[in-house]
Amino acid sequence: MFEDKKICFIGAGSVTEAMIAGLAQKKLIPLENITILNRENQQRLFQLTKKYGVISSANKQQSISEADILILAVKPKDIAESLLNIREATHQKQLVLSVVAGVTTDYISDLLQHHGPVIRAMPNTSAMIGMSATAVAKGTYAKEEDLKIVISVLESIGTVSIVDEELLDAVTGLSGSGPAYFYYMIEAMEQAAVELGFEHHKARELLIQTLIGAGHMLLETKIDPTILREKVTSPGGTTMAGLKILEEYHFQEAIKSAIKQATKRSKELGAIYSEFYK
Ligand SMILES: NC(=O)C1=CN([C@@H]2O[C@H](COP(=O)(O)OP(=O)(O)OC[C@H]3O[C@@H](n4cnc5c(N)ncnc54)[C@H](O)[C@@H]3O)[C@@H](O)[C@H]2O)C=CC1
Ligand SMILES: O=C(O)[C@@H]1CCC=N1
Repeated sequence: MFEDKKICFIGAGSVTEAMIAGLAQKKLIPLENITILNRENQQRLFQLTKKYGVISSANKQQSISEADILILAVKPKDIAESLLNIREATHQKQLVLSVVAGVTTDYISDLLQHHGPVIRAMPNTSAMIGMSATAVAKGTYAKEEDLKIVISVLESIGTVSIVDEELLDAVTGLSGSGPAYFYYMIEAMEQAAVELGFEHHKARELLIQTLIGAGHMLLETKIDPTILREKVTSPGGTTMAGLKILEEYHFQEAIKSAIKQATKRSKELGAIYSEFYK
């Protein structure tokens, strides 16, 4: 389905690298069919072309107009400028996939000034190893076949869920930013382990497997996390003692507030940066 498709990434940062690494791993599309563009950081382009065998071209406009799929991967603050820079080279036969937090498909269509298919996706950096949790939503002018193409591309970097576009801000706060919450908790668990006398790498080994094991328990048993937690919590035992402290520190309230705040920030970013060119 993709051997003849050309993909052009607008933005060559973290999420672009994660997606390219996932696409390279799954060999879904010849890497020479992938072009990467950014604003001016030639060193970054050289690094990615050398590492993954993708292409960076001096003729940006040609790379953009020849692409079948354009992937917008700039920061929200840069979306207006990047769309205005590429507008002349785009055409409505192209499929535009945006991973830009908070920026709506209607805004993208407005700035590109055409009614070509625009689809939004919110992957996460686990795309780097083909384990992203990605959600997608199609815009007004995207058809089912456009969505199918995008889903096939994104399935090369992990799982894909279809959501309504208004839920994508919550997806960003939940699974887009989600890996960082787990990394943050692992950092604290490692610090506790070292303070308890562990060598750092030993603690890491145990914690990685604990995290993977918990994830697979949820995936494979389909049992609710509450039940799984209760199965760990022996009455009057160690887990109960630990959970009591987490309750005292309002751990669950903190997590819920973090996800809601990240969701709110996604909405804010969309609103702030979509106003510039209204
Ligand atoms: N980092 C992550 O885990 C995820 C990020 N995202 C979204 O992906 C987008 C990019 O995020 P990151 O990769 O983390 O940012 P980043 O800062 O690492 O990369 C952004 C890239 O865009 C380039 N850029 C800026 N203005 C440009 C322009 N006018 N034309 C072409 N390129 C331009 C920059 O040079 C840079 O290479 C953001 O909107 C973010 O919300 C989505 C999911 C996960
Ligand atoms: O932090 C951010 O804004 C981006 C979007 C989701 C993950 N990283």
